[in-house]
Amino acid sequence: MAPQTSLQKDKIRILLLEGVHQSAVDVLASRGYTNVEYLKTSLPEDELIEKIADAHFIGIRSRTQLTRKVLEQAPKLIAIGCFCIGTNQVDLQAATELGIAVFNAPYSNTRSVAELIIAETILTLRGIPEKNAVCHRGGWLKSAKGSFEARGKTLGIVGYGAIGSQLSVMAEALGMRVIFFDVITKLPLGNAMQVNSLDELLAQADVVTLHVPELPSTRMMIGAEQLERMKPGAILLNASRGTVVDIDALAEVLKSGHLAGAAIDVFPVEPRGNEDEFQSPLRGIDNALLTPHIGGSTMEAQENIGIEVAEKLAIYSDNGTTTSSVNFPEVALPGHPGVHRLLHIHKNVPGVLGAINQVFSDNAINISAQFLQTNETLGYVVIDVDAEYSDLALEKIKDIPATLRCRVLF
Ligand SMILES: NC(=O)C1=CN([C@@H]2O[C@H](COP(=O)(O)OP(=O)(O)OC[C@H]3O[C@@H](n4cnc5c(N)ncnc54)[C@H](O)[C@@H]3O)[C@@H](O)[C@H]2O)C=CC1
Ligand SMILES: O=C(O)C(=O)COP(=O)(O)O
Repeated sequence: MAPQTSLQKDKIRILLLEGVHQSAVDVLASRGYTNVEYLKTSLPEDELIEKIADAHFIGIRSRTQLTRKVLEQAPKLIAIGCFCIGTNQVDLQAATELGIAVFNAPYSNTRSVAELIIAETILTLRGIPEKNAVCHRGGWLKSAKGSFEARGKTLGIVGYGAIGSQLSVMAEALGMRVIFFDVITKLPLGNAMQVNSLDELLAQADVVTLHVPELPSTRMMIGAEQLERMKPGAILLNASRGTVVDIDALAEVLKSGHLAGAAIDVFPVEPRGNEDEFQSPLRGIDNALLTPHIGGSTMEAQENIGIEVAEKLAIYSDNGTTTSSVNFPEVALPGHPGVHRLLHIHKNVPGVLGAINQVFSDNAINISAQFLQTNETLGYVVIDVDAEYSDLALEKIKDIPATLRCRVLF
């Protein structure tokens, strides 16, 4: 039988949005979490606020916006699972200040994105998007003009992280020369070379591909000016975030012929689900290969992500472990057979641990184990105590100033 927690598992409400893989539901069920509401799309803010009000856990992908306003109306929310890499759709500062842990799957879909970019590099260098569109209209564009091999061309990777660096190795296997720009000095893989500025990369690359997270510093990183700096006839690929590229300026340089092509997977505004219309200034431009944010959407990646993130949520719920959390101090906890476990999340200000320990000393409560970890904003204390004292201890430590959230696990 699944271990019992302070809250009966069937009372723990889990809201899964955006059609996360069935593997997530299966993992949760195997750990006793069956109170799951499963929706295929993201929700508009008002419906999200209504549904999140009594959720203990929420699982989302890249589309659901968990803003401060939404999170402030989720009094029971213990943790957020981003069943993807990006966490820009969550107001992480608000989640942290509210004591809500955030988890993601930082590596599961990186290979899928890298493979798509390799395919798009070859297809766009050959002018396939346009030739395909013309064939569909009954035309026949048999010509070698503007059609090139990938071999010997320069691939410029912006953001040399988990995706960018994998892509680098794959592109070299195709015979490409690889340069990259990153804000951090990175060990180049193979023969790749780091350049010192984005402008340097734009001036050299035949194909520019973006793999940065959405940050204030990456918003509109590729605007009209940067597009102009790209080589005439170059190609732009974006499978990072829609806000990184000025999409209207991109439409202009594709129409003017300054760029030979583009492959775009992410957009400033994306439909909430497959029933909604996709609107974009790139629609109807034949040399733009458009995909509906599917860089990470392969069966392999989605199944693995479902398992990985669901396990992180279940483990946090069952025993308090926060390993690889995006915003919480990381604590890997042992089991707690025979004792009750108190989880105390507080603002990281001086004196909280002292105040907690005072409660135990004043009330003569024996501590069997204690774990503490902090980050800049949060402190996370885990205390194992004899079962008979956990109610009293919980009551007392809840009242300590700077407390954000507190719960007990049986
Ligand atoms: N289209 C899709 O379905 C998918 C999109 N993504 C997007 O791809 C992004 C990148 O993913 P990973 O490679 O796993 O992330 P990562 O965090 O491993 O790598 C990001 C790299 O970008 C660098 N960087 C940050 N700011 C920069 C700047 N201003 N200029 C240059 N470099 C900068 C970082 O130093 C880091 O090396 C994710 O954040 C996500 O938004 C991820 C998976 C699927
Ligand atoms: O992993 C990411 O960051 C992605 O962009 C994938 O998003 P998705 O789960 O396909 O909505």
